[in-house]
Amino acid sequence: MGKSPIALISHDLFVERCEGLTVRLHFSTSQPEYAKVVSLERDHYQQGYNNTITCQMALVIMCGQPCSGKSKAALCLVESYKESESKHQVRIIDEACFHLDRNQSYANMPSEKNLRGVLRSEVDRSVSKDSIVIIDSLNNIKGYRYELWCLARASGIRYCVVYCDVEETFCRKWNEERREKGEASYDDSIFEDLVRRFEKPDRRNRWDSPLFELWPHREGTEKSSPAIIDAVSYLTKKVDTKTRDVKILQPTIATQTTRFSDANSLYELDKATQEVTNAIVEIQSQALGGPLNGVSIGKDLPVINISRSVGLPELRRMRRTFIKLTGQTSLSGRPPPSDADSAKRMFIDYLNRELGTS
Ligand SMILES: Nc1ncnc2c1ncn2[C@@H]1O[C@H](COP(=O)(O)OP(=O)(O)OP(=O)(O)O)[C@@H](O)[C@H]1O
Repeated sequence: MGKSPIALISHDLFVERCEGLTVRLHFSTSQPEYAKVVSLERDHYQQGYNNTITCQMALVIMCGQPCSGKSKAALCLVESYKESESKHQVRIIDEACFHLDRNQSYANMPSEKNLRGVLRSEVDRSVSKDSIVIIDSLNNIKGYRYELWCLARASGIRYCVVYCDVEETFCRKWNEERREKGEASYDDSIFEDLVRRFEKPDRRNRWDSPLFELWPHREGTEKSSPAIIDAVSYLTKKVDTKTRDVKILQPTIATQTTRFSDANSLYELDKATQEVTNAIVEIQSQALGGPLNGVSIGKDLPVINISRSVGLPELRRMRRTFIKLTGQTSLSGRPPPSDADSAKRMFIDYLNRELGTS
Protein backbone atom coordinates (compact mmCIF):
# COMPACT_ATOMS: atom_id res chain seq x y z
CA MET A 1 0.00 0.00 0.00
CA GLY A 2 1.58 3.31 -1.07
CA LYS A 3 1.84 6.22 1.30
CA SER A 4 2.16 9.86 0.60
CA PRO A 5 2.49 12.68 3.09
CA ILE A 6 -0.37 15.13 2.62
CA ALA A 7 0.76 17.73 5.07
CA LEU A 8 3.89 18.78 6.81
CA ILE A 9 2.94 21.44 9.31
CA SER A 10 6.30 21.96 10.92
CA HIS A 11 9.39 19.91 11.47
CA ASP A 12 7.61 18.03 14.20
CA LEU A 13 4.08 17.53 12.99
CA PHE A 14 3.37 15.13 10.18
CA VAL A 15 0.20 13.95 8.67
CA GLU A 16 0.39 11.00 6.38
CA ARG A 17 -2.31 9.61 4.27
CA CYS A 18 -2.32 6.15 2.85
CA GLU A 19 -4.30 4.70 0.06
CA GLY A 20 -7.56 3.07 0.85
CA LEU A 21 -8.87 3.62 4.30
CA THR A 22 -5.74 3.57 6.40
CA VAL A 23 -4.90 6.92 7.93
CA ARG A 24 -1.95 7.50 10.22
CA LEU A 25 -1.03 10.65 12.04
CA HIS A 26 2.32 11.07 13.72
CA PHE A 27 2.75 13.75 16.30
CA SER A 28 5.84 14.69 18.13
CA THR A 29 7.15 17.94 19.39
CA SER A 30 10.74 18.94 19.83
CA GLN A 31 10.34 18.47 23.58
CA PRO A 32 11.12 14.81 24.18
CA GLU A 33 8.87 14.62 27.23
CA TYR A 34 5.90 15.50 25.07
CA ALA A 35 6.85 13.28 22.18
CA LYS A 36 3.80 11.38 21.14
CA VAL A 37 2.84 9.20 18.28
CA VAL A 38 -0.80 8.90 17.41
CA SER A 39 -1.25 6.09 14.99
CA LEU A 40 -4.78 5.56 13.86
CA GLU A 41 -5.29 2.55 11.65
CA ARG A 42 -8.55 2.09 9.91
CA ASP A 43 -7.64 -0.81 7.70
CA HIS A 44 -9.93 -3.11 9.65
CA TYR A 45 -12.82 -1.39 7.98
CA GLN A 46 -13.92 -2.79 4.71
CA GLN A 47 -16.40 -0.80 2.73
CA GLY A 48 -18.14 -2.96 0.21
CA TYR A 49 -21.03 -2.55 -2.14
CA ASN A 50 -24.29 -1.06 -0.88
CA ASN A 51 -22.43 0.89 1.77
CA THR A 52 -21.83 -2.23 3.81
CA ILE A 53 -19.24 -1.55 6.45
CA THR A 54 -17.92 -4.56 8.26
CA CYS A 55 -16.06 -3.81 11.41
CA GLN A 56 -14.97 -7.08 12.95
CA MET A 57 -13.36 -5.63 16.01
CA ALA A 58 -15.15 -5.44 19.32
CA LEU A 59 -14.62 -4.90 22.99
CA VAL A 60 -16.84 -6.92 25.30
CA ILE A 61 -17.02 -5.98 28.97
CA MET A 62 -17.98 -8.75 31.37
CA CYS A 63 -19.54 -7.26 34.47
CA GLY A 64 -20.93 -8.60 37.73
CA GLN A 65 -20.45 -9.19 41.39
CA PRO A 66 -17.52 -11.32 42.53
CA CYS A 67 -18.10 -14.99 41.78
CA SER A 68 -21.22 -14.34 39.72
CA GLY A 69 -20.28 -16.58 36.81
CA LYS A 70 -18.57 -14.03 34.55
CA SER A 71 -15.76 -16.33 33.45
CA LYS A 72 -18.20 -19.09 32.66
CA ALA A 73 -20.28 -16.64 30.63
CA ALA A 74 -17.16 -15.39 28.82
CA LEU A 75 -16.25 -18.94 27.82
CA CYS A 76 -19.80 -19.61 26.61
CA LEU A 77 -19.59 -16.43 24.56
CA VAL A 78 -16.31 -17.55 22.97
CA GLU A 79 -17.75 -20.98 22.17
CA SER A 80 -20.87 -19.52 20.67
CA TYR A 81 -18.87 -16.95 18.67
CA LYS A 82 -16.64 -19.69 17.26
CA GLU A 83 -19.72 -21.47 15.96
CA SER A 84 -20.80 -18.36 14.10
CA GLU A 85 -19.69 -17.46 10.59
CA SER A 86 -17.20 -14.92 11.87
CA LYS A 87 -13.81 -16.40 12.29
CA HIS A 88 -11.89 -13.69 14.02
CA GLN A 89 -9.68 -14.38 16.91
CA VAL A 90 -11.23 -13.96 20.33
CA ARG A 91 -9.05 -12.98 23.22
CA ILE A 92 -9.97 -12.98 26.90
CA ILE A 93 -8.10 -10.53 29.10
CA ASP A 94 -8.37 -11.28 32.80
CA GLU A 95 -6.39 -11.15 36.04
CA ALA A 96 -4.97 -14.61 35.39
CA CYS A 97 -3.20 -13.34 32.24
CA PHE A 98 -1.01 -11.29 34.58
CA HIS A 99 -0.80 -13.86 37.39
CA LEU A 100 -2.58 -11.40 39.65
CA ASP A 101 -4.03 -12.77 42.84
CA ARG A 102 -7.59 -11.53 43.36
CA ASN A 103 -7.27 -11.04 47.13
CA GLN A 104 -4.06 -9.06 46.79
CA SER A 105 -5.41 -7.09 43.87
CA TYR A 106 -8.49 -5.96 45.78
CA ALA A 107 -6.81 -5.60 49.18
CA ASN A 108 -6.61 -1.81 49.02
CA MET A 109 -7.22 1.11 46.67
CA PRO A 110 -3.69 1.40 45.24
CA SER A 111 -3.59 -2.32 44.33
CA GLU A 112 -7.07 -2.14 42.89
CA LYS A 113 -6.17 0.89 40.80
CA ASN A 114 -3.04 -0.87 39.66
CA LEU A 115 -5.07 -3.90 38.59
CA ARG A 116 -7.47 -1.75 36.63
CA GLY A 117 -4.56 0.13 35.06
CA VAL A 118 -2.86 -3.09 33.97
CA LEU A 119 -6.04 -4.48 32.43
CA ARG A 120 -6.90 -1.18 30.76
CA SER A 121 -3.44 -0.90 29.20
CA GLU A 122 -3.72 -4.41 27.86
CA VAL A 123 -7.14 -3.60 26.41
CA ASP A 124 -5.70 -0.44 24.87
CA ARG A 125 -2.91 -2.44 23.25
CA SER A 126 -5.25 -5.16 22.03
CA VAL A 127 -8.35 -3.40 20.73
CA SER A 128 -6.89 -2.09 17.51
CA LYS A 129 -5.85 -5.55 16.40
CA ASP A 130 -7.96 -7.83 14.33
CA SER A 131 -9.83 -9.56 17.11
CA ILE A 132 -12.67 -9.60 19.57
CA VAL A 133 -11.40 -8.66 23.00
CA ILE A 134 -13.31 -9.75 26.09
CA ILE A 135 -12.32 -8.19 29.38
CA ASP A 136 -13.26 -10.69 32.05
CA SER A 137 -12.97 -8.89 35.33
CA LEU A 138 -15.40 -7.37 37.82
CA ASN A 139 -15.61 -4.10 35.85
CA ASN A 140 -17.70 -3.01 38.78
CA ILE A 141 -16.96 0.72 38.73
CA LYS A 142 -19.00 2.91 36.42
CA GLY A 143 -16.11 5.30 35.74
CA TYR A 144 -13.89 2.41 34.73
CA ARG A 145 -16.43 1.08 32.27
CA TYR A 146 -16.60 4.60 30.88
CA GLU A 147 -12.82 4.56 30.36
CA LEU A 148 -13.04 1.25 28.54
CA TRP A 149 -15.85 2.63 26.41
CA CYS A 150 -13.58 5.58 25.57
CA LEU A 151 -10.88 3.18 24.41
CA ALA A 152 -13.36 1.35 22.19
CA ARG A 153 -14.59 4.62 20.82
CA ALA A 154 -11.07 5.84 20.16
CA SER A 155 -10.43 2.65 18.20
CA GLY A 156 -13.73 2.84 16.36
CA ILE A 157 -15.03 -0.60 17.20
CA ARG A 158 -18.13 -2.31 18.51
CA TYR A 159 -18.68 -2.38 22.23
CA CYS A 160 -21.05 -4.17 24.55
CA VAL A 161 -21.49 -5.18 28.17
CA VAL A 162 -22.46 -8.67 29.31
CA TYR A 163 -23.83 -8.53 32.84
CA CYS A 164 -24.19 -11.55 35.14
CA ASP A 165 -27.01 -10.42 37.40
CA VAL A 166 -26.78 -12.81 40.35
CA GLU A 167 -28.16 -12.28 43.83
CA GLU A 168 -25.42 -11.78 46.38
CA THR A 169 -26.42 -14.84 48.39
CA PHE A 170 -25.66 -17.07 45.39
CA CYS A 171 -22.33 -15.35 44.73
CA ARG A 172 -21.42 -15.82 48.40
CA LYS A 173 -22.41 -19.49 48.26
CA TRP A 174 -20.47 -20.13 45.04
CA ASN A 175 -17.44 -18.41 46.52
CA GLU A 176 -17.63 -20.62 49.61
CA GLU A 177 -17.99 -23.72 47.44
CA ARG A 178 -14.90 -22.70 45.53
CA ARG A 179 -12.99 -22.29 48.76
CA GLU A 180 -14.17 -25.70 50.02
CA LYS A 181 -12.93 -27.26 46.78
CA GLY A 182 -9.53 -25.64 47.34
CA GLU A 183 -9.97 -23.36 44.31
CA ALA A 184 -8.99 -19.70 44.29
CA SER A 185 -11.67 -17.73 46.10
CA TYR A 186 -12.22 -14.30 47.62
CA ASP A 187 -11.52 -13.74 51.30
CA ASP A 188 -14.77 -12.88 53.08
CA SER A 189 -13.84 -9.28 53.91
CA ILE A 190 -12.78 -8.57 50.33
CA PHE A 191 -15.86 -10.26 48.94
CA GLU A 192 -18.18 -8.16 51.14
CA ASP A 193 -16.35 -4.95 50.30
CA LEU A 194 -16.64 -5.64 46.56
CA VAL A 195 -20.33 -6.53 46.86
CA ARG A 196 -20.99 -3.27 48.66
CA ARG A 197 -19.17 -1.14 46.07
CA PHE A 198 -20.64 -2.71 42.97
CA GLU A 199 -22.09 -0.18 40.54
CA LYS A 200 -24.72 -1.95 38.54
CA PRO A 201 -24.69 -1.28 34.80
CA ASP A 202 -27.48 0.86 33.45
CA ARG A 203 -28.32 0.53 29.76
CA ARG A 204 -29.17 4.23 29.62
CA ASN A 205 -25.45 5.00 29.91
CA ARG A 206 -23.53 4.93 26.64
CA TRP A 207 -20.79 2.93 28.33
CA ASP A 208 -23.25 0.27 29.54
CA SER A 209 -24.95 -0.13 26.23
CA PRO A 210 -25.86 -2.41 24.61
CA LEU A 211 -26.32 -4.48 27.73
CA PHE A 212 -26.84 -8.24 27.58
CA GLU A 213 -28.11 -9.64 30.87
CA LEU A 214 -27.71 -13.15 32.19
CA TRP A 215 -29.27 -14.63 35.32
CA PRO A 216 -26.95 -17.60 35.98
CA HIS A 217 -28.54 -18.54 39.33
CA ARG A 218 -31.99 -18.77 37.79
CA GLU A 219 -31.33 -20.00 34.27
CA GLY A 220 -27.75 -21.30 34.27
CA THR A 221 -25.32 -20.15 31.60
CA GLU A 222 -24.98 -21.98 28.30
CA LYS A 223 -23.70 -21.01 24.90
CA SER A 224 -27.37 -21.16 23.90
CA SER A 225 -28.51 -18.75 26.64
CA PRO A 226 -30.55 -15.96 25.04
CA ALA A 227 -28.17 -13.20 26.22
CA ILE A 228 -25.16 -15.07 24.78
CA ILE A 229 -26.92 -15.59 21.46
CA ASP A 230 -27.97 -11.94 21.36
CA ALA A 231 -24.43 -10.79 22.16
CA VAL A 232 -22.91 -12.97 19.43
CA SER A 233 -25.49 -11.80 16.97
CA TYR A 234 -24.62 -8.21 17.87
CA LEU A 235 -20.91 -8.86 17.46
CA THR A 236 -21.21 -10.61 14.14
CA LYS A 237 -23.99 -8.69 12.48
CA LYS A 238 -23.10 -7.07 9.19
CA VAL A 239 -24.09 -3.46 9.26
CA ASP A 240 -24.50 -0.68 6.82
CA THR A 241 -24.67 3.03 7.29
CA LYS A 242 -28.41 2.85 7.95
CA THR A 243 -28.29 0.11 10.53
CA ARG A 244 -29.43 1.49 13.85
CA ASP A 245 -29.40 -1.49 16.17
CA VAL A 246 -25.63 -2.03 15.97
CA LYS A 247 -23.51 0.83 17.18
CA ILE A 248 -20.00 0.96 15.88
CA LEU A 249 -18.20 3.71 17.67
CA GLN A 250 -16.88 4.94 14.40
CA PRO A 251 -17.22 7.85 12.01
CA THR A 252 -18.56 7.41 8.55
CA ILE A 253 -15.76 6.93 6.09
CA ALA A 254 -16.55 10.13 4.25
CA THR A 255 -16.39 12.44 7.23
CA GLN A 256 -13.47 10.61 8.74
CA THR A 257 -11.11 11.46 5.90
CA THR A 258 -12.05 15.12 5.99
CA ARG A 259 -11.54 15.29 9.71
CA PHE A 260 -8.18 13.60 9.77
CA SER A 261 -6.77 15.64 6.96
CA ASP A 262 -7.50 18.85 8.82
CA ALA A 263 -4.00 19.01 10.17
CA ASN A 264 -4.23 22.58 11.40
CA SER A 265 -7.01 21.75 13.81
CA LEU A 266 -5.01 18.78 15.08
CA TYR A 267 -2.10 21.09 15.67
CA GLU A 268 -4.40 23.50 17.54
CA LEU A 269 -5.81 20.65 19.57
CA ASP A 270 -2.36 19.43 20.52
CA LYS A 271 -1.22 22.91 21.51
CA ALA A 272 -4.40 23.93 23.37
CA THR A 273 -4.57 20.76 25.46
CA GLN A 274 -0.89 21.10 26.27
CA GLU A 275 -1.52 24.62 27.54
CA VAL A 276 -4.35 23.41 29.78
CA THR A 277 -2.16 20.62 31.12
CA ASN A 278 0.69 23.05 31.84
CA ALA A 279 -1.69 25.45 33.60
CA ILE A 280 -3.07 22.69 35.82
CA VAL A 281 0.40 21.49 36.76
CA GLU A 282 1.43 25.05 37.55
CA ILE A 283 -1.65 25.82 39.66
CA GLN A 284 -1.40 22.52 41.47
CA SER A 285 2.19 23.20 42.39
CA GLN A 286 1.10 26.57 43.83
CA ALA A 287 -1.76 24.88 45.70
CA LEU A 288 0.72 22.28 47.01
CA GLY A 289 -1.11 19.45 45.31
CA GLY A 290 -4.57 20.20 46.69
CA PRO A 291 -7.84 19.88 44.74
CA LEU A 292 -8.58 22.47 42.07
CA ASN A 293 -12.09 23.60 42.75
CA GLY A 294 -13.48 26.56 40.91
CA VAL A 295 -10.16 27.58 39.37
CA SER A 296 -10.26 29.45 36.10
CA ILE A 297 -7.39 29.45 33.62
CA GLY A 298 -8.82 31.92 31.18
CA LYS A 299 -11.71 34.19 30.29
CA ASP A 300 -14.63 32.32 28.69
CA LEU A 301 -13.25 28.96 29.78
CA PRO A 302 -15.13 26.68 32.16
CA VAL A 303 -13.80 26.58 35.70
CA ILE A 304 -11.74 23.57 36.62
CA ASN A 305 -13.24 21.32 39.27
CA ILE A 306 -10.85 18.54 40.05
CA SER A 307 -11.46 16.81 43.33
CA ARG A 308 -7.96 15.50 43.87
CA SER A 309 -4.36 16.09 43.01
CA VAL A 310 -3.50 14.76 39.54
CA GLY A 311 0.05 13.92 38.55
CA LEU A 312 1.62 14.81 35.23
CA PRO A 313 1.66 11.19 33.93
CA GLU A 314 -2.10 10.90 34.49
CA LEU A 315 -2.73 14.27 32.86
CA ARG A 316 -0.63 13.24 29.87
CA ARG A 317 -2.51 9.98 29.56
CA MET A 318 -5.83 11.81 29.69
CA ARG A 319 -4.62 14.32 27.14
CA ARG A 320 -3.66 11.48 24.81
CA THR A 321 -7.05 9.83 25.21
CA PHE A 322 -8.82 13.14 24.68
CA ILE A 323 -6.87 13.81 21.48
CA LYS A 324 -7.64 10.33 20.26
CA LEU A 325 -11.32 10.81 21.00
CA THR A 326 -11.67 14.21 19.42
CA GLY A 327 -9.43 13.28 16.52
CA GLN A 328 -12.07 11.01 15.18
CA THR A 329 -15.59 11.84 14.20
CA SER A 330 -17.97 10.01 16.42
CA LEU A 331 -21.52 9.23 15.54
CA SER A 332 -22.49 9.87 19.12
CA GLY A 333 -20.06 12.54 20.20
CA ARG A 334 -19.84 16.28 19.88
CA PRO A 335 -18.25 17.91 16.85
CA PRO A 336 -14.49 18.43 17.18
CA PRO A 337 -13.11 21.75 18.36
CA SER A 338 -12.69 24.27 15.60
CA ASP A 339 -10.32 26.65 17.42
CA ALA A 340 -7.96 26.77 20.38
CA ASP A 341 -10.55 28.10 22.83
CA SER A 342 -13.15 25.48 22.05
CA ALA A 343 -10.43 22.81 22.26
CA LYS A 344 -9.55 24.10 25.72
CA ARG A 345 -13.21 24.22 26.74
CA MET A 346 -13.80 20.66 25.63
CA PHE A 347 -10.65 19.41 27.31
CA ILE A 348 -11.55 21.10 30.61
CA ASP A 349 -15.07 19.64 30.42
CA TYR A 350 -13.52 16.24 29.80
CA LEU A 351 -11.16 16.57 32.78
CA ASN A 352 -13.96 17.79 35.04
CA ARG A 353 -16.07 14.83 34.04
CA GLU A 354 -13.24 12.35 34.52
CA LEU A 355 -11.72 13.79 37.67
CA GLY A 356 -14.45 15.90 39.17
CA THR A 357 -16.65 15.20 42.12
CA SER A 358 -19.80 14.51 40.12
N1 LIG B 1 -24.93 -20.87 36.70
C1 LIG B 1 -24.20 -21.34 37.70
N2 LIG B 1 -24.73 -22.22 38.57
C2 LIG B 1 -24.03 -22.69 39.61
N3 LIG B 1 -22.74 -22.35 39.86
C3 LIG B 1 -22.17 -21.50 39.02
C4 LIG B 1 -22.86 -20.94 37.90
N4 LIG B 1 -22.02 -20.11 37.25
C5 LIG B 1 -20.86 -20.16 37.94
N5 LIG B 1 -20.96 -20.98 38.98
C6 LIG B 1 -19.91 -21.29 39.96
O1 LIG B 1 -19.45 -20.07 40.48
C7 LIG B 1 -18.05 -20.10 40.59
C8 LIG B 1 -17.49 -18.86 39.94
O2 LIG B 1 -17.69 -18.91 38.54
P1 LIG B 1 -16.88 -17.95 37.61
O3 LIG B 1 -15.43 -18.16 37.82
O4 LIG B 1 -17.44 -18.11 36.26
O5 LIG B 1 -17.32 -16.57 38.26
P2 LIG B 1 -16.61 -15.16 38.12
O6 LIG B 1 -17.68 -14.14 38.28
O7 LIG B 1 -15.81 -15.12 36.88
O8 LIG B 1 -15.66 -15.16 39.37
P3 LIG B 1 -14.54 -14.07 39.72
O9 LIG B 1 -15.26 -12.89 40.30
O10 LIG B 1 -13.68 -14.76 40.70
O11 LIG B 1 -13.82 -13.74 38.47
C9 LIG B 1 -17.54 -21.36 39.93
O12 LIG B 1 -17.07 -22.22 40.93
C10 LIG B 1 -18.74 -21.93 39.25
O13 LIG B 1 -18.81 -23.32 39.40
